[in-house]
Amino acid sequence: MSHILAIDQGTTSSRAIGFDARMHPVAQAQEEFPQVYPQSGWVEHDPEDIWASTLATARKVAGELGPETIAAIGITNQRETTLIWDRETGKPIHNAIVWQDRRTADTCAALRAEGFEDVVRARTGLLLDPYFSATKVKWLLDHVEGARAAAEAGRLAFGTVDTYLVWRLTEGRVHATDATNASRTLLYDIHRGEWDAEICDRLGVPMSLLPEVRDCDGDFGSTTLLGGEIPIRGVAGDQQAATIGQACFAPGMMKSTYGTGCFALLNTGAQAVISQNRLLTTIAYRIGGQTIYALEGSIFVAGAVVQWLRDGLGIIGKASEAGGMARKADPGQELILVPAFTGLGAPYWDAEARGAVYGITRNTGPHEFARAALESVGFQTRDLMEAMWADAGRGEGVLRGAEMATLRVDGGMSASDYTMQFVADITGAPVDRPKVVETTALGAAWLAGQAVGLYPDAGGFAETWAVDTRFTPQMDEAMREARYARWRDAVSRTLSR
Ligand SMILES: Nc1ncnc2c1ncn2[C@@H]1O[C@H](COP(=O)(O)OP(=O)(O)O)[C@@H](O)[C@H]1O
Ligand SMILES: O=P(O)(O)OC[C@H](O)CO
Repeated sequence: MSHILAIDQGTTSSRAIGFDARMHPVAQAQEEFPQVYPQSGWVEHDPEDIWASTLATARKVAGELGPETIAAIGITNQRETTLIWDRETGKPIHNAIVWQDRRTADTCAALRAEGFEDVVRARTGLLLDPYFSATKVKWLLDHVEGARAAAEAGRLAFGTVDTYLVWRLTEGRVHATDATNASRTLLYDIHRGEWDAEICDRLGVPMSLLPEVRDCDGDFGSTTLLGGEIPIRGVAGDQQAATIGQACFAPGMMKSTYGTGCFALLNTGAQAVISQNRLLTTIAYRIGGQTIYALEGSIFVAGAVVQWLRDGLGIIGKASEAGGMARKADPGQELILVPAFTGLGAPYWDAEARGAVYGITRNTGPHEFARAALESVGFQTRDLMEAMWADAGRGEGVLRGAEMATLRVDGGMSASDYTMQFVADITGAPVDRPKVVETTALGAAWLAGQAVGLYPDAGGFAETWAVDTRFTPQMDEAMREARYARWRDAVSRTLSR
């Protein structure tokens, strides 16, 4: 029993990674699956694609490790994405509605107009945005024929992707989620640690749909589908798993994951800090019954801006060429790109804004566009950090004296030295890229591994975290503030309201 299997079910692919007894990755498999775009602004996944790609990659890695050597499974997942299925047949009533999907924007606006956002904010720590699960659940119940009646009769089950995978892996025996995934539904009171009856009622969501909420290192049953019988002992949403994998266990520690989007989480300890700057308050993890909270800044476009350089503009052949292009940009030009391709997330939350470029001259070319694209990720990170520092400072002393100056980074785009140096320059904070960049899978593996006694406790795990590259701020203060002011001006001209 010397391995842990981590399942990482992401937005564009499913992955399985096997970790050995020293928490080193030793086997891995990955499968992409199709994105379904039924209408502009709508994004769905076929639940069977999610399941088939997860099972195939998990089986491949289990086969390589030998299923009898796997002590436990940890699951981490794209968050907020919503599924509803029939408890009897196990059949989903519709495709999964993905976190990026904007179809419930009007429902959110209507609830906001009724003044419901204050209730939501106080109890769930979130905002009324289509990003979260609740209005997606409502949409499914309102639009799938017979769904509401079946839900009221107790025949349906709701779950985020973790819950669906646990259900499938345990062949319908366990309907449960963990506290981090629950905290992204907009139906869960993060302070009392229970589903909120009033919010469910207001959105017309029968509580019989909801899974039981367990600790991140709780008992999620076991599976016999990979060979032998393997317990599932770790579950956490992917951004929370990365926070754990980065060993951000102390208040004031912060990580930022640069994938398709960018998600920064700041550990605020046992205190839930309600943001005055439109950040989200969320559960970082709940281990052994103790809840630790985080402030989160979610940006929808980070690595996606590099995909746009490649697929939209065609000025690079692959993502890794973007940094080289940016280095060739004319230092005398200042092009600013606000990548509001699907609106703007934190701290602006403007679903209607669309992208804009400022400062084009006759001499502007591909190099300047590449630099502006990469820099937009740094500017957005600074927006989040400004908001976090302002909020955390009000944290009644929990964060006072905490080390808040370093940013731990991971995700595919953290491979870009150019971008990470700019993040350090424009935020003025050192940026640490660790040796193990598979932090999401590592976080899930650690949860499961420590639950079964194979891995050390949080303190022991934190000691194994090691920096690979540190990016130190090099831009002088006056330049940093002047450039950031120009970004803020560009954003203010891009907002829809
Ligand atoms: N060297 C690089 N420079 C800039 N961007 C990169 C680089 N390598 C990968 N990326 C970007 O990182 C993203 C992929 O990161 P990943 O963590 O796999 O994302 P996700 O989990 O959201 O699918 C892509 O958007 C890609 O454009
Ligand atoms: O699957 P990812 O890595 O794009 O992460 C998605 C986030 O969990 C959405 O909140």
